[in-house]
Amino acid sequence: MTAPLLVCAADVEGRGLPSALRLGVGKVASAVSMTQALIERRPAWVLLFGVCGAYPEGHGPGGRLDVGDVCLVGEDWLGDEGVAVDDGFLPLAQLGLGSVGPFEADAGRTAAAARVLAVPVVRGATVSTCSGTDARSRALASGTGATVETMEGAAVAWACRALGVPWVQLRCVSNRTGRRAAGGWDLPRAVAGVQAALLRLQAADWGNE
Ligand SMILES: O=C(O)c1cccc(C(=O)CC[C@H]2O[C@@H](n3cnc4c(=O)[nH]cnc43)[C@H](O)[C@@H]2O)c1
Repeated sequence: MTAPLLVCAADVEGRGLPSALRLGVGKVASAVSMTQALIERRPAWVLLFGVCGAYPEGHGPGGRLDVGDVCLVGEDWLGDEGVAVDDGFLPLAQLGLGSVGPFEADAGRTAAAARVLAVPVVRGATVSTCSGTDARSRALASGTGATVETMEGAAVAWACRALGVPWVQLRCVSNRTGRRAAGGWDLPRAVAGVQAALLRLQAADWGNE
């Protein structure tokens, strides 16, 4: 039996779960904390859980989740690393300056979790600036093909990949991206949703092979 190292970004996501490591919000905080934890604790695998934004229907190929929906992120991308230009955006990779993904989750554990929970496996985009306007949300969704947006997924994945540690990412939608007033924000519902999913996985003895 190998339990994962449970990690989340914001304190609110891990409320009531003292054993979950708080990495901090955003790419830099989460990558540094994750790397430090991987070196110090040597976990067999990592389970990142938390809330996320969902790109609305019509924004891109994967827009199909809404507030309260739970998902697994099967692959994550750095969505806003690059250069903003007059007619759009040049990703870092296109400039030959580094990888922006995909960062792939542990496929076996992800598929098994999706089966237990009966939820979809989706693509994630990780950003430094959340998509709080419709234009920004549309650009990110169509540029990445992602369904959900977070501020840590690909950063945590990068750290795990560098140290050869498998990872799984479980999220519950707290808001639709785009204009904030229309985002349907419900953080308490999303925190409750992701924690309930976590408990269901633990009860099903998922991932402990
Ligand atoms: O008050 C706000 O405007 C606000 C915007 C984004 C996130 C928050 C949080 O309190 C949660 C932080 C946590 O949630 C993830 N998250 C949630 N929604 C999004 C989103 O639309 N785009 C990117 N990340 C999102 C993120 O991973 C943060 O760690 C408050």
